[in-house]
Amino acid sequence: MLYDISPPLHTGMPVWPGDTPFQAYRVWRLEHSCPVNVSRIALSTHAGAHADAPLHYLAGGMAIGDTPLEPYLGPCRLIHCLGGGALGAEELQAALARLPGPLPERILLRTWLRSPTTRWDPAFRALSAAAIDWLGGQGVRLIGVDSPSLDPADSKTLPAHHAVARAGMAILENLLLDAVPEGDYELIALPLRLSGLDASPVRAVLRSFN
Ligand SMILES: Nc1ccccc1C(=O)C[C@H](N)C(=O)O
Ligand SMILES: [Zn+2]
Ligand SMILES: [Zn+2]
Repeated sequence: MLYDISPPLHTGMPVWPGDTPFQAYRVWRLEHSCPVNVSRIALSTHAGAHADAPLHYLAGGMAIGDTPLEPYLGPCRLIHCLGGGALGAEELQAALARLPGPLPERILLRTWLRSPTTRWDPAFRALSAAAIDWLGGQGVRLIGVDSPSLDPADSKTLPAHHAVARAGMAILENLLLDAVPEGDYELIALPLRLSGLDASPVRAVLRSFN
């Protein structure tokens, strides 16, 4: 069974305040003199489900088109962390301990009971740098969240992103996890090979093993 964990991309979808709104234009329209429909899209590199590259938050960091793909493919664990406020290391450890077996290299965190699909909501759960440091120490290579950022919307220092950089982890954000039970899955969420860019939209899915 496959879970699609990518929110739909469409005109009017909520975006980070001040960032590019998603827009689509029909460049060619199928009609008697034209055999095809072709569109042009304008969107932020952080639109919908996306992968952050180190270049997003580190001067001289690696671009998304150059990052290794292994973190984005393979066994992962999804856990629900539906409380409020910043998500710290202790809460994360307790939540992960609910599932048996060794920790996979990819961890997905559901923080919304219902992801906001019609409006921008700045009240999302950020992760503490200590929580990221602990995951890095466990050998985790990818952290994925259903919020728009690992850090608070008004953060200027991005401590969780920088903890990710120290641990050499990959980041997925804006996943749609409303309908997925806690458990172990195979993650498939490849970024586009965008040269020199800071992030890329992904089509993210979870495949259940049973
Ligand atoms: N679009 C933006 C414009 C300005 C500042 C941040 C963003 C972000 O998208 C944040 C991002 N999702 C992040 O946490 O990496
Ligand atoms: Zn991002
Ligand atoms: Zn980010």
